[in-house]
Amino acid sequence: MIKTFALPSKAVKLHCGEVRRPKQVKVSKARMELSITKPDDWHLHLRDGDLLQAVVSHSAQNFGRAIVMPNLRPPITTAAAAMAYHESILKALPSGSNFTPLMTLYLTDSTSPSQIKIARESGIIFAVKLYPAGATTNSQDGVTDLFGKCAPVLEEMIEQNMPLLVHGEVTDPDVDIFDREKVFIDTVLRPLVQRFPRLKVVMEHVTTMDAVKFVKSCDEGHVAATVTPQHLVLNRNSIFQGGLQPHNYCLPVLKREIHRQALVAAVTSGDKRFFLGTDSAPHERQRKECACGCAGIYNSPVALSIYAKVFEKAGALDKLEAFTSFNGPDFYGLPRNTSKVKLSKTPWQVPKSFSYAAGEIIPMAAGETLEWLPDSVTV
Ligand SMILES: NC(=O)N[C@@H](CC(=O)O)C(=O)O
Ligand SMILES: [Zn+2]
Ligand SMILES: [Zn+2]
Repeated sequence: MIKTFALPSKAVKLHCGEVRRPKQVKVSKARMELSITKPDDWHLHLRDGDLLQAVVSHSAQNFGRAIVMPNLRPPITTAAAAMAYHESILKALPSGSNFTPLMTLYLTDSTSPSQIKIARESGIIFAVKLYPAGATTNSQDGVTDLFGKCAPVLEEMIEQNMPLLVHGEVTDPDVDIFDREKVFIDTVLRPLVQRFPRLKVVMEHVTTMDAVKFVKSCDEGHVAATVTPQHLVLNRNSIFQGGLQPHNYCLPVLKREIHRQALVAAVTSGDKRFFLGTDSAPHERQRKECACGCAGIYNSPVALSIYAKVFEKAGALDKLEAFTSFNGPDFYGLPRNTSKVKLSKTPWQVPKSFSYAAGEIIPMAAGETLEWLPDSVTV
């Protein structure tokens, strides 16, 4: 299991889970500090087995709650499976943690409306996830007929006030990979909100100015979006800079700089429809660094530092807390967290990798120096 970060007082060899202040960086005594309501992560992959054990403490350190994605193998398609998965997550948590996993159901063409009722009654399931079949990691059992076979389920979701979380990309191989989000908005999402205006929809991990425009054109209480750290600080050059960079490959794929700028403008504007969702998606190193690498960036250990950097750079640190801690629970109709976290402007070095029982995980910004160290990371 990965240990809590600890900054050693003396320079020591960097081990898994430790964070070291680089020697050359001087920290001023009067360092800047931010105190914000504890954030939640509204889009997270915790996986299962050894990988779950390896990553869950990073989310538990930094976040109060997380919407846990159901794209396991096999996927979490029933309330019973979600309850069992919920149990394994609780078991994997460090002792004393009060991190709360909010479970989701994986929508298929054969999901029945009664599953939605059972899910709501379970008290632990908070959303249903739409993966268009073949769009992303473990989406092969996803939806092929949203407007036909899934319509009764969508009606029941409206009844139960259960949001639909959407991986918003078309899967047509003839559509350019950089256009798949835009085409999805035009051919699926806009028709969806027209036909089901009372359905709550979260467009997950938005990556384009088209998505920003679409979300802003919708009704505030019904359509919202999560935004990842990587889509706020990287553009598509980062996939190819100095050679192929598998650890910058995620879906939806990073886009042009103008799209990144549109996302930064959206989140730092204070618009309530945008909130924190890391899409932290760990894969074992060998599954990223190979001939057919998996999509997904592991960012839980660095997400808060990166979000804070983005808001600071935009001169909008006053809007950070709403994005990280208010807009999400408000949209889901859940109470905001009551505890606080502090972020201090202390340089810290991201570990180059995390070892675990089945291999290694390379985090986003591996080996880089970041600022805005959360107080869950002991200095
Ligand atoms: N984002 C990713 O690139 N990968 C995610 C799936 C997803 O969120 O689409 C994963 O589960 O690995
Ligand atoms: Zn996705
Ligand atoms: Zn995801």
